[in-house]
Amino acid sequence: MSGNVLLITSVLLVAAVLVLRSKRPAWYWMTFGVVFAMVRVSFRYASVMDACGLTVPPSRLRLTWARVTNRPAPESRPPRILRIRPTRTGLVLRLKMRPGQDAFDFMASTDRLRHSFAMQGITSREIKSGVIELRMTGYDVLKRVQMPAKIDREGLRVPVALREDGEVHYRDYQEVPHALNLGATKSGKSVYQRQLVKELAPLNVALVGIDCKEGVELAPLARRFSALADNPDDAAELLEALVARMADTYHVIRHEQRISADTPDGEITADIWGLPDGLRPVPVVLLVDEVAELALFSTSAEKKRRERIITALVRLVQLGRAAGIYVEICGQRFGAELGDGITMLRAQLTGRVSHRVNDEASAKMAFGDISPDAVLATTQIPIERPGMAVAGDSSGGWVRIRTPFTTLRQAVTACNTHAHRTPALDGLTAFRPVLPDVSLVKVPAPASTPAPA
Ligand SMILES: Nc1ncnc2c1ncn2[C@@H]1O[C@H](COP(=O)(O)OP(=O)(O)OP(=O)(O)O)[C@@H](O)[C@H]1O
Repeated sequence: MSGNVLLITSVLLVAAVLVLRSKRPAWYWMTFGVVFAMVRVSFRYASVMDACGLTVPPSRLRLTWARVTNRPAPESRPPRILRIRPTRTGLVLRLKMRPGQDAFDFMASTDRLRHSFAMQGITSREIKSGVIELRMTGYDVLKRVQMPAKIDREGLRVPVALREDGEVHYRDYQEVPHALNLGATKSGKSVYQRQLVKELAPLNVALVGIDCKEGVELAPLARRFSALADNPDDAAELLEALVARMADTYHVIRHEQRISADTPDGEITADIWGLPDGLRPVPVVLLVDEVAELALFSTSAEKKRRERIITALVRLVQLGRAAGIYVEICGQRFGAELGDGITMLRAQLTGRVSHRVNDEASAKMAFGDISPDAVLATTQIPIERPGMAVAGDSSGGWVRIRTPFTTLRQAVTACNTHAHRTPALDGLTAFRPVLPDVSLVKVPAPASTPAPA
C-alpha cells in the first residue's frame, strides 16, 4: 500500500515538474531547474571541456614528475572554475584559463557547450586578462518576457527589453545618442517605442514627438510631451525650431567655456552635462514615428518641405548630442530608396534595433554597415515572436532582445502620472499638444448597421 502511495506521489511530482517546466519556465528554473543545472554542470564539467577541446595537455614538468614518482601520466586539464553563480535566469561560470588558451576558443565553442550542458544559450566574454565568464541561460527567457523587479536606473539610461542571456537591455542616451528602430508592419516597433516613453516619463527629460500617422501612436501620450507634430508641415516647423534651440544651447556652452577658461584649474565643458545646474537646459528626446511619411513627396512643395525636414534631422543627429538633443527614428524601411540624405542620416544613427523584416534588404538597412551576423539574425526572427529584435551599435556587437508587452493603457498611465514633469520648451511652445477638455468632446456616433428589413 505504502509502495503504491510512493509511486503515485512520485508520478504526480514528476508530472507537476514537467507541467511547470513547459507552462512556467521561469518558476521551474527558480525551483528545480537551477539545482539540476548546477549538478549537471559540476558533474559534466571536465568531460564536456575535454570534448569541446577546451583542455590543455599536462605540462612537461607534470609529466616528468609523474615518471619520476612512477605514477600514471596526468590527464589534460580544463580551465579552473573560479566561481559558479546561479541567477534569475541561468548560471554564471567564471573560469581561469590555462596557459596557451585564448578567449576566442571559448567564444567559438559556445554552441557546443550549450548543448553539452543542456542549457538554452551560452555567451562568453573575457572579463579580465585570463578570466572568462560564461553566461548560461536556463530557459527561453524571450518566450514570455519578465523584467527583473530590481533594475539599475541612472542618468538617461532606460530599460527597454530583455536580452537572450537574461540581462536587461538598456537604451542609454548618453552612451548612444541617436538610434534607428526598424521593422515590418506588426513586428513590434510601436510597443518598443511605448516602452521607451513609459520608462522616460519619470525622468527629467523633455519628450518631443513627430507622428505623421495622424498622431495615433503618440497623441494618447500627449500629457508627457512638450511638443508634438502629427503632419509633415508641422514636423518641418518643429524640427527647425529644435535646430534653433540647439544653436541657442551651443551659445550657452560657448559662453560658459569663456568664463571657465578665465578661471585657473576650472573644468571646461563641451556639452550640457558640464554646465552649472541653473544653466543646464533640460535634455530632449525626439521620437519620430514612421519616418517614411516625412521623406516621401509627390508635389514640388512637398519636395521642398522634405528637404527642410531631412536637413534639420541631419543637423540634429550630427550636432545634437552636445546640446542634449537625442533622436530616435522609427520606420519600416530606411534606405536610399527614401531619397537623398537618408544614408547620411542613417550613418549618424549609431544605435540600431531591428524587429522582424520582410526581406534581407531591409535587414541590411539596419545592420549592413555594422555586422553581417546581425543581418542574418534579423532575417531569422520568427513571425510568431512580435517584439523580438536584434539590437546593435557601431561597435559591431549585437544581441537578441524582446520588449515586455506594454499596452497603450500602461504607457498612457505612466505619461499621465508624470505629466507634471513635462517642461515647456522655449521656441517650441507653439507645438505643445492641445489636450481636449473631455467634457466638450463630442464622441462621433458609431457607423450604424442597417436595421433588418
Ligand atoms: N513585445 C511584445 N510582446 C508580445 N507581443 C507583442 C510585442 N510587441 C508587439 N506585440 C504584438 O504585436 C502586435 C503589433 O505590434 P506593434 O503595433 O508594435 O507593431 P508595429 O511594428 O508598430 O506595426 P505597424 O508598423 O503596423 O504599426 C501588437 O498588437 C501585439 O499584439
